[in-house]
Amino acid sequence: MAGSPESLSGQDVGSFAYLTIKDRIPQILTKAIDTLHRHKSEFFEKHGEEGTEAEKKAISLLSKLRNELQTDKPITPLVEKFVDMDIWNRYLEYQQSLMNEGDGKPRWFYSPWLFVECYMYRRIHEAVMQSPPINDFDVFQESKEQNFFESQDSIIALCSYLQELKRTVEELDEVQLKNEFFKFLQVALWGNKCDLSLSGGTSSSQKSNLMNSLEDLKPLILVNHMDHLWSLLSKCKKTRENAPIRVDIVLDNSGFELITDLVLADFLLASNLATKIHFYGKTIPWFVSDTTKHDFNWLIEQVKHSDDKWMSKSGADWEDHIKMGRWIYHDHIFWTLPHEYCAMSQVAPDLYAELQKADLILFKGDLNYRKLTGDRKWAFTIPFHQALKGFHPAPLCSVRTLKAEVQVGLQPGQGEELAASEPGWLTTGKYGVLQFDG
Ligand SMILES: O=P(O)(O)OC[C@H]1O[C@](O)(CO)[C@@H](O)[C@@H]1O
Ligand SMILES: [Mn+2]
Repeated sequence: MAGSPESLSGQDVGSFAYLTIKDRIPQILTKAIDTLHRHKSEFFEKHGEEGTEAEKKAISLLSKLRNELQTDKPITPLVEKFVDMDIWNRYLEYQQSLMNEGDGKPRWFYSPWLFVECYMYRRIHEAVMQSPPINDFDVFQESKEQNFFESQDSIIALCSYLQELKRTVEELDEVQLKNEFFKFLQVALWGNKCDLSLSGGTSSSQKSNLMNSLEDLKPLILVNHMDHLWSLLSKCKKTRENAPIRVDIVLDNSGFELITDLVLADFLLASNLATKIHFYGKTIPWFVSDTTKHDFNWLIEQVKHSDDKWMSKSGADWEDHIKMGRWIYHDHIFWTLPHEYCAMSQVAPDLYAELQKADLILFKGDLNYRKLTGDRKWAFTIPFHQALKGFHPAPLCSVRTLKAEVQVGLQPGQGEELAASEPGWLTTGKYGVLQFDG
């Protein structure tokens, strides 16, 4: 689009995009193949010989995919009928129309990184779909569950904090309430460190009590707009009387990060800073650890059945929020398309209209940030509003730790200073932003 900088891409040898396509993505594919292999006997027990054949088929399709990627073959259209197949194939044609080099076909190391990385996860899904009767198998489920179990102590600490606070929340004055709001926001931010695609699918759980680390982590928040969020929601609370206040959360990773989001969502209701929370998850397994509807329900069920009394109380409360319609979970295929969010009003007008009903939208995680900003080579000082290119369904805030080479809205010199002292500042997940566009 005119006026926008180039997309990040694997063309830039040595860039994070290049290294992801070269190393991380093949590693993730290899792990998915291993996972299928390890479940061989389970498939046989469930489906007999047909299960074994399906496992072999899925593995061969994934091996073929890995080979296409590693030899930088042209990106081919999807073949298995699914709700989004036509949209994907049209997008492929659009990418092809942008090509003016080589054989004119989009390729792994040439096309925009955002596109090829999304395509890879969509092809994993296609490989599984093409292998009935194991076509509903989530190759990442095990790692998501492992992340949850390995973070047990931190989850107990958060749930205990939440439950203690809920008992006295009515007695808090404005300043105290604001401080608690800030704590839960920061917990949800640092929860985003725990994604499994950056680590190539190996465990990345939370071992310590995050609440105790917030002060030490604060200097690592490069853009901190928590005050804007407080002003917005506390004003709604004061002026709305009995009308609903709606916060939408576009979820990212399951496991520990999802716990931090649910704890924040529960606090928002308990403090009357919101009366309804809408969650958005992924329709298909995505970027290893992203939350699907199954993950969302599974996690709440696990929390509810915990032996820890505060954890199980939290799980029961969360189930009640869902039953009573205070928490609403939405699925939409748009979240697993490769489009930048500025295209949402055209590609998914129904979703855009839904988001417009929110008083505030929180976008969790790095991939959402890449899609908000189009995953482009913006200068660090370009205003966030400009990088959104007209995407503004409602006031929104990105809650993200930095894991890709795109960052906007910094102070002059801030990016350069960080780059000089810490070369990996954009990609290690050490730094974070709570970046608002009102
Ligand atoms: O779960 P998050 O925060 O969206 O992070 C996923 C990030 O990890 C990566 O897959 C690392 O390769 C990035 O492409 C992506 O932005
Ligand atoms: Mn993710």
